[in-house]
Amino acid sequence: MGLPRFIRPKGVDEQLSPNLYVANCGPSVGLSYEIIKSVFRKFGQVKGVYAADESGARVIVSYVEVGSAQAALKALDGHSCPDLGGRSLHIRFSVLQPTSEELLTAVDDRPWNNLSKRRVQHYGYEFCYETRNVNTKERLGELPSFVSSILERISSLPDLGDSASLVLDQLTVNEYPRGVGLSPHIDTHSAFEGLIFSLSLAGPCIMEFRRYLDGSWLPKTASSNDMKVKNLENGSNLIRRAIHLPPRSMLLLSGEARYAWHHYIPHHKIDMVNDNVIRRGSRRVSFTFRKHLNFSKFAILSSGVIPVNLMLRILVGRYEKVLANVNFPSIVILKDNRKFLRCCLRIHSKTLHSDYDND
Ligand SMILES: O=C(O)CCC(=O)C(=O)O
Ligand SMILES: [Fe+2]
Repeated sequence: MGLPRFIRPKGVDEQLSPNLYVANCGPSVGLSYEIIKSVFRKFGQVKGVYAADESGARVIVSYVEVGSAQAALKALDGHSCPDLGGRSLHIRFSVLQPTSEELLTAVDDRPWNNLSKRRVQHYGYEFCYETRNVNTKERLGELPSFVSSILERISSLPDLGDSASLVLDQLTVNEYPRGVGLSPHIDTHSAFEGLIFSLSLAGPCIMEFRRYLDGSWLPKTASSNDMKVKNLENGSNLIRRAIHLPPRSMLLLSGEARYAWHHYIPHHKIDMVNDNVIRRGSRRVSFTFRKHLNFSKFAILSSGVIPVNLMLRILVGRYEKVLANVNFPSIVILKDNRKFLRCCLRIHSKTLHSDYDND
């Protein structure tokens, strides 16, 4: 039996729902679905009790009426429950995890802003293309509830470590018509924190990455010199990598991939990947999640050792199966805050005139 498409919302205002996410409850803590149903039935008609995940200790209780869920939450959350052997339950309203089509419908129901070649929507904070920064003076509000399941999946990704608690607060939705790409850019260092997630929906694309070698922030080790020799493209001073982003894949940019590599989408209708023809769909819609950076906080945070985790990952399926895990060849440990800021500024200033220049 597949898991129900309900999750515990996170990072958004709690929403009323007829579905409850109930933790510390389930077969692995000795509570059968029948017992759970008999307890929750006291508050209204229960449509079903389902596993919330594979733990056996978290369930979804689905009511017919929102009012029943409200009453059950009020009565049972955080209180020791005699009918459940004195166990205390942790209960939240749960939301339905939308399908790709539902996510697309949700954005299509909202107003788009037209750029010259594509359309965008911004949530949390407006992203200004002139300054390539967020307008932090004006908060647009919480991220919309239809992305709460994506935020939940992101925070439960393995290997995020401390970053799992990162509260992503800015979302840009991009709609690219068939064949339209995106100019090379590095997302402004001073605008966003170090993890950038981008979910691809509707059609696929090939995203390319390039890193300029002159003035690179990488230390000049023997291996980076070898890499230069191997990868230099016809006398140019850059190396390139391409990644296929299928629909429903999640791209995570962090470390070097986020700070030092330009990313862009070539303007093609057809891409070739190892002799395979990949046709772009009629459109690609991406959801890019970021956390706006409070620059003063950034300066303090970066005064210690900054381990730069060189990681670029694609997750596919319902954002969970690891398709590719590209570890860049070297790990950079930056110990000096000023040096770090200097190289940020240097990389940043290089991109000043190329970012979004076609938009
Ligand atoms: O469409 C994407 O996946 C990436 C969008 C992007 O790079 C950006 O908005 O900065
Ligand atoms: Fe970007």
